[in-house]
Amino acid sequence: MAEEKLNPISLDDFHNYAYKHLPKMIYEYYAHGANNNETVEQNLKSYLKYRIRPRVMRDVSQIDTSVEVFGHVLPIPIGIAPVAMQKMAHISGEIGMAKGATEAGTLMIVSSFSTTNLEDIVRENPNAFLMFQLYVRELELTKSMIKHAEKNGFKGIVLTVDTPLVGKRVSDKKNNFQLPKSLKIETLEPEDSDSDSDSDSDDDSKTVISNVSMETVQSETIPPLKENTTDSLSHDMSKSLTWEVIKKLKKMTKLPILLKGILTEEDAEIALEFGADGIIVSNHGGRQLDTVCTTLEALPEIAKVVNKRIPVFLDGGIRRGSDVFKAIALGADAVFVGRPAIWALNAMGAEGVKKMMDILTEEFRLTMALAGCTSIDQITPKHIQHKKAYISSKL
Ligand SMILES: Cc1cc2nc3c(=O)[nH]c(=O)nc-3n(C[C@H](O)[C@H](O)[C@H](O)COP(=O)(O)O)c2cc1C
Ligand SMILES: CC(C)CC(=O)C(=O)O
Repeated sequence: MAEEKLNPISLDDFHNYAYKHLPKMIYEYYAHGANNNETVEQNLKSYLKYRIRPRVMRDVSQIDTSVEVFGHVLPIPIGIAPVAMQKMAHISGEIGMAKGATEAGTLMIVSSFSTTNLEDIVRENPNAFLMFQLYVRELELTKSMIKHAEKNGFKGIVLTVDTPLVGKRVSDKKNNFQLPKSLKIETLEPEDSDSDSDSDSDDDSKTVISNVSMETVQSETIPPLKENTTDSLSHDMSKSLTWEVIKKLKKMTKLPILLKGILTEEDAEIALEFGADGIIVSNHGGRQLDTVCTTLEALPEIAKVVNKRIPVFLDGGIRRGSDVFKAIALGADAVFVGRPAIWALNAMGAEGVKKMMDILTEEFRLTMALAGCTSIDQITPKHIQHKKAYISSKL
């Protein structure tokens, strides 16, 4: 019997579809986090700890949900977070994801564990607004990946700073997670590029990145495993990353460098000192250190210390338009979604990604209207309140 076409009303519908249709090993790789998934759950729950304080009688017949991100006007303050290995979710993989994002008019951050090469993503999506997520590896490979992204018209480098080691992914270990043999990480092979002849690099950066000389990296390197487990795929990522790396990356590229994985005001301050161009408040969707603060909890102190000097974004647990509203009220310039985009891609390919963005946008627009806001800059901390403020001590 032919299966009924999915008619999604909320983001949960895509998730339910993926839960039913993806093989367990793949579903749990995408859905689960580190240890016992406490942070995965708390990321979602933290939005429910805030109540909206709506303002009324404000003529909400025209609502403008647009926002400017690094000189690009996006119709919505919602982009797609980097998620590894998207061809496991849908045959169109990163090409389909970029198509859905582009049709929604928004930005996609491509993971450095992409199962599609950058040329193909861009050829199929010439108008896409793309950034490249970077895990630092040895110098030449890192440089080559950045040059490759630049050459393909990527508009920013998103340096992930929360993964010197991969978190303890219990389900992946139980399921013996492997990237299926038919798929390959397409972003990891250095081009036969001209990157080694760069004249803008100093002597130090020719041999050293993140405090580790290339020789050290090579001698430290565990021999590549045959299996495509997350541990083997990530074995050459730098474990010795420090803030100095930002200076080195800035010598390699003029693209804006965003730091993804900041959770404290102290680190936000250092990020500014080292010249970061943007911050993504993220706990990696609960996949790294379990029981860290949720991203919504971390946001206010970071937004306060940054004080609008650079854009502050957030990801983690965004599933409804009201979640987007709350993150913006607490200081985010825009937000990113990870898993919802994967579930949508799995259910309906590029069309699903566009549909998911449309649903989230419509929910967000409705929340703005019912809260009395007609543009993003009208959403302020006064529009939300922690629920504790409403609950009397007798309850
Ligand atoms: C399956 C999966 C793979 C991910 N891969 C990457 C990655 O390659 N690089 C990265 O910086 N973050 C990665 N992330 C983290 C996301 O970019 C993002 O921080 C997180 O998914 C946001 O939470 P959400 O899924 O609740 O929206 C991944 C997340 C998931 C769920
Ligand atoms: C291969 C992994 C390190 C990719 C990743 O960032 C993740 O699964 O969260």
